[in-house]
Amino acid sequence: MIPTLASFPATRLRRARQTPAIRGLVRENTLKAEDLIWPVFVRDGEGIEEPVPSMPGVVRHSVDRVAEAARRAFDLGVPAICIFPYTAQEARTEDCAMAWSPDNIANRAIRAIKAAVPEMAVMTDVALDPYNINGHDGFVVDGEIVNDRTVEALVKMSLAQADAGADIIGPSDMMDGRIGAIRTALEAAGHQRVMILSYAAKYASAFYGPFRDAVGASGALTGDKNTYQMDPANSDEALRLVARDLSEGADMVMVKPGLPYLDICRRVKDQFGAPTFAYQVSGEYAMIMAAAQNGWIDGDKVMVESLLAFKRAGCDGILTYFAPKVAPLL
Ligand SMILES: NCc1[nH]cc(CCC(=O)O)c1CC(=O)O
Repeated sequence: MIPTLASFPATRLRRARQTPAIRGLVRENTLKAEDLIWPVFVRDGEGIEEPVPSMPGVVRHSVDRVAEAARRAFDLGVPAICIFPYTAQEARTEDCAMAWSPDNIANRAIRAIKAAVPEMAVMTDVALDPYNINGHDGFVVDGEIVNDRTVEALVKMSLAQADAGADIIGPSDMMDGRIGAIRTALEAAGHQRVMILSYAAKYASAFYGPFRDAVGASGALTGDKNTYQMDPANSDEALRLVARDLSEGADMVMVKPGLPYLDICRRVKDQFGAPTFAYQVSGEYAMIMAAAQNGWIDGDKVMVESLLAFKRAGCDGILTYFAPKVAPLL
């Protein structure tokens, strides 16, 4: 777009900023509660809301409590929730068999939320890290994260989630070929309606630290995830990953983390025009909350501004731990 501007004083750009009414008329982007997906942590037990120390305001809910929290969030206008299970180190295994058990915490939470709030869209996370003894998203064989065997497990995991009633499957593992394999299996199993929101451009990021505390993976993780998650230095590669995942049957794509990667959001939206999401991850949330708690920034204002930035960058929606906190302000 080539801006056409008369010269000063015929053009005074401040005219468009003079009052709230005028600013509202010319506003280009808006943040709405309907743009939000709320990530939640689920653990075993009953009646439990256990704070996550590195994420002030975030708790691990037992299944009964997550269903109640989902109801409250939906009533505030939040249309979707994404489930992450917490697993203690003792419950993790090398074969990760719990990942595709119909009765694992995540699948129980899906059923409980669908029963309590049928209108709410339920999203899942597909990766082996909550169940893996070494904290990796794939099977580790001789120190290597193996791709194809992991994809077979991810397919089983996705089918169990779809059977439990998930609306949106979210593969976050970054293995090659998983979107096509999951899509084929969903079709064959009669789950034509189930959507895939691919974590297509997921970077190997230090911003995931508090999340790994929240799901119990921090102590478990051996080494790093650099052989499957993206190098933060890359941008063209994100476009190739998004193209690949869309061509394999993803309905929607995600960029993750969020704020430090808004350039990627914009490129992805411009290039493909597909439904594009960003994940404002745990470290981003923790930084805003920590500064707000110290009185160094206005937490509510920074929350809203940070989320609006995703809309401006071209995102259709945002996964954010702020969802139930920000929804009443919109
Ligand atoms: N498959 C794991 C997964 N799914 C979502 C996040 C991070 C979310 C956050 O930091 O808020 C991670 C962590 C990781 O890749 O190590």
